[in-house]
Amino acid sequence: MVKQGPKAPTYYHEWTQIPPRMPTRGPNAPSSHHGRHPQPPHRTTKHLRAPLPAPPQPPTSLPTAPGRPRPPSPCPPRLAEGRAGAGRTAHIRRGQPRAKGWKGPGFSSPRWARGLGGVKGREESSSMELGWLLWGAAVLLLLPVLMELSPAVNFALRIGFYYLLFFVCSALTAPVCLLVNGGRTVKNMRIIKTVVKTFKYFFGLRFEVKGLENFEVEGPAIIVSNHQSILDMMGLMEVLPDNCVQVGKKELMYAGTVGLIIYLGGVIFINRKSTSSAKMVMAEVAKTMATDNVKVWVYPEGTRNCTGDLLPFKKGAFHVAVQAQVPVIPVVYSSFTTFYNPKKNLFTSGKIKVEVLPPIETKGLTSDDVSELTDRCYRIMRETLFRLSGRPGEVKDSS
Ligand SMILES: CCCCCCCCCCCCCC(=O)SCCNC(=O)CCNC(=O)[C@H](O)C(C)(C)COP(=O)(O)OP(=O)(O)OC[C@H]1O[C@@H](n2cnc3c(N)ncnc32)[C@H](O)[C@@H]1OP(=O)(O)O
Ligand SMILES: CCCCCCCC/C=C\CCCCCCCC(=O)OC[C@@H](O)COP(=O)(O)O
Repeated sequence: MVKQGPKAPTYYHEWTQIPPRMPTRGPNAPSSHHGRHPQPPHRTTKHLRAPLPAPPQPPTSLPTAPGRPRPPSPCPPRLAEGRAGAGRTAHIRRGQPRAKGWKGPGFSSPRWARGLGGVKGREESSSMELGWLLWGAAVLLLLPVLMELSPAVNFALRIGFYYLLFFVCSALTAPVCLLVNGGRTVKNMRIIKTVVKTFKYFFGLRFEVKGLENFEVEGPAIIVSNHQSILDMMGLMEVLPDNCVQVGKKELMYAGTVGLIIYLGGVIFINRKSTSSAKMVMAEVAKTMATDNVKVWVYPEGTRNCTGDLLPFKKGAFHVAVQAQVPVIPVVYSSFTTFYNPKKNLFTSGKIKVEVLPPIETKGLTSDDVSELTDRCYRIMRETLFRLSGRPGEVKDSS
């Protein structure tokens, strides 16, 4: 069993570069008096000084009374004519036959539509609706054919749908997180996990997980895993232990609703373009993770890599582990290359093997041991990656 600390951690703004509080007065003030609700980062107050828009002016003439002659229209004749009976149904209101040249999507009303209401305008709009319905149905029927014929269409639609799922689910989940937990806290990761764990069913992905018991270490830990693609978010949530936050690039904060939800989940944002700032954030993490009793998930490759091999590891995660004297738990996902390859427009269903490896202790290690610790972890994970991906012999050849 995981031994919990005195209390679950709540806020992580001190690990990020986000100002923890927003103004408590004025139009930008958060609705909560604690200022807990997330705000778009790096806001300036410039907009507060911007001149106010001019108030709406009262109309300069009275509306035309029925029956009275209309004042001359300021519009050119065509537009004025259009206004008098705007839209495609204008001929109906004017009691004129439909313009001959116009061919809308509904060419004629179906019998059932003609019987309804008995109003010509309604009849016309029903036939338009039917037209759009037919077009929609045709496109829907065509999509599977196109997906079958063109790998590029298949890939674009599936990955587009994946993004859409994230954006929509983030928008729906954010208010739930706010209502349930009140702001940025690692507890929100449970809610996020529950949502993201359902995504695999849309894409026909299966996870075969081993070694979950290795997460059951006492207190905090650093978890390191291989990072192949954005599909990893499903794999991450499949095994994510409680009280665990991830280290992510700060650009993700600006990814719309996804940025909002990962902010609420307590993700630690680092600026990869500034080594010193990233190191400062990581050092802060090392200090607070023990007191807050959180596990921290890091992708030590530092970027996505879908080649079926590992990139050399960055040392940040291992420095943190040594500084905090906490174990490193490696997690390895088998290669996606058999079912996912953006370069080849490949994205089909598939099985992903996941293995949580035994923790590597760091007690007594110093910064001098970081390189060796990094290499050790890299070797173990690479060997596991090849074994899980059905290429056990390759580790010796390419190391
Ligand atoms: C509903 C929808 C929900 C959606 C949910 C989605 C969940 C979202 C999940 C989000 C998932 C998002 C996933 C993502 O976004 S993955 C991308 C972001 N993550 C990372 O980049 C993490 C891995 N990177 C590192 O650890 C790097 O090392 C960092 C970033 C820290 C610096 O990298 P950089 O390339 O700038 O420098 P360097 O690594 O060459 O190091 C330079 C030197 O500094 C030394 N050094 C390094 N660190 C430390 C340290 N702490 N204390 C003391 N020293 C340290 C190091 O040993 C080296 O010295 P030497 O050894 O050469 O002498
Ligand atoms: C207001 C609209 C804003 C639109 C912004 C569009 C950006 C789309 C971003 C995210 C969409 C959902 C993805 C879920 C989270 C994915 C986390 C992830 O895998 O990030 C990649 C990162 O580990 C490494 O990045 P690089 O490989 O170095 O690159």
